[in-house]
Amino acid sequence: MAATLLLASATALLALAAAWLWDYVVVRLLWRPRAVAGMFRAQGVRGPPYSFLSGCNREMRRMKAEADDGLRLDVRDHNYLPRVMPHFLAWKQQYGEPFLYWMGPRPRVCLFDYESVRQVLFNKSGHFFKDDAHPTILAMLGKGLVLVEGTDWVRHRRVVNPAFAMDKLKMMTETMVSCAEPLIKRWEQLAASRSSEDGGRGEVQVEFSKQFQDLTADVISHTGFGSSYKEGKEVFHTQKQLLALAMATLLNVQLPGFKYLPTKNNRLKWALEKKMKTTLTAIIQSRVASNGRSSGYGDDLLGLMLEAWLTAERGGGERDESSLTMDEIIDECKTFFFAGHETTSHLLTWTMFLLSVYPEWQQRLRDEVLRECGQANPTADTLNKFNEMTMVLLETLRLYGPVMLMLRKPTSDIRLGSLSIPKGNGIAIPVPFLHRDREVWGDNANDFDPLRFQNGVTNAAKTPQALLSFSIGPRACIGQNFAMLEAKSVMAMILKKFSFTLSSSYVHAPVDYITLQPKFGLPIVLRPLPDV
Ligand code: HEM
Repeated sequence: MAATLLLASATALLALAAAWLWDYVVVRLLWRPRAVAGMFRAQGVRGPPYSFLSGCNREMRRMKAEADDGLRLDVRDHNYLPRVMPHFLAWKQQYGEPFLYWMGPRPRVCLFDYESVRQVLFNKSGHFFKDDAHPTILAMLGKGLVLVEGTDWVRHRRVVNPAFAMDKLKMMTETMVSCAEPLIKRWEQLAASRSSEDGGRGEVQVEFSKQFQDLTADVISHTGFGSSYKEGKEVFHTQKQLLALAMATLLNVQLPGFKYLPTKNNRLKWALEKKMKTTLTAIIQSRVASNGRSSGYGDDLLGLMLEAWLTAERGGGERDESSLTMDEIIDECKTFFFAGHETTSHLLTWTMFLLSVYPEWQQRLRDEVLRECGQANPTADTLNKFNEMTMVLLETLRLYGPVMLMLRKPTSDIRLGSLSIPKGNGIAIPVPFLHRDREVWGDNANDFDPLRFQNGVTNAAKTPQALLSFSIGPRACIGQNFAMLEAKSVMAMILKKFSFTLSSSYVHAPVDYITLQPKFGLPIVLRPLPDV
């Protein structure tokens, strides 16, 4: 009897395994790619061939490695597409636009026209979800606002939105400035000690990419986690390790179930994830314990989320269904920590780069800062008056925006213009290509010209809202005002005190490390300015 049962179970298991193998190997890896490619070819959309399991990943890796090895750009050359996205450039030239490519076995249509992109990003009826995140990215970001969908997204966004109201952000300006102050002081001291050696010039070389990463982590630790900022910084270090792991494994083929195997990388990922969860849980619990009896949980991001989370419990009733769970709060903390410092630090880095290359703009901005603030620190009100600074930051975002690719996946069969895209087929929006579209941005699309923004973002190009750096539509960046305030505060503090140029050791080699970064950092020579 037992033997019969065993045999029946084994047969059932084998049948299940065979069905799974058939579906995965034959249908998903062999038949479906052919069918999808054929369906797109019939619509005139072509693309690089699909290789079994790996799709175009190997080809992408090869082209990126070759471009990364060989190409160094002139500092005034802002067309880094041959370096950073050589695969898209080659496929666009060979197959036209849009084209179809394969991320492993998953098909993606790469869109280059604003009309279709606007249709995707402005869609409010839930027809487009974000594409599935790589498991390590998911571990790093958590399933917070960036990655949640549908009614979950509505619930998260409702709870988080109030934290980004302009009056709350204005209060954070002081914190942003006070985080930058010690850095400025340190450079001033260094300059003073150097000036006896270099004939009074006091020149100091600083690697800004790293400095800005530390600074923006400091700012988000203070503005996001208030008094728990030290523990918040631990999250920063853990996320950095997860980011490095994600970069190393991003183009690896993801076999189903692979993420559950105890491989070396998976074990590292689990350990880092656990560490981050432990740190964040401790921060949250200590905040609840210390503030629970007083009137609120603090004006920082965490405090505002805790307020929403605990509303129902304070009333002693059932948990409000529109609030978040403990795990969701932890994921939101991860999201804000990463989204809040990584991107803004690159915005600062590239702004510093461009102002070093264009000294006339550096001086214009310095004049503006001194006109509005004198020697005083910037405030929310003075930042609001920095028109030229806003133009420079927007132009920096257009040319060197940190987010290069936005991914979507239709939840039902859809039409974009004359193109039919089936449910589940990926859509890729390569932002730097769109930002260099001459039809939209004019013949000088590759040039640094902040004046294109002098009449505001809406009127900067032939297509309204053509700047996609913070995205557009309902899923646009919730932190864009935060990022702009932070960038303005920090740049104002630097411009007031120093003039700067690129160090002779700088090599212009932008690189795609999920966000756009200078491959060899940004060494800058600072010269202290006399107080006026
Ligand atoms: C220069 C700085 C920044 C840039 C360029 C940037 C860019 C973006 C982009 C392009 C998106 C849309 C991604 C997509 O739809 O695929 C996005 C979403 C988001 N960003 Fe930012 N971001 C910046 C700063 C920040 C900051 C400072 C925070 C928070 C403190 C933040 C939090 C978020 C969140 C939570 C979302 C998801 C919004 C949603 O889906 O509802 N970002 N960001």
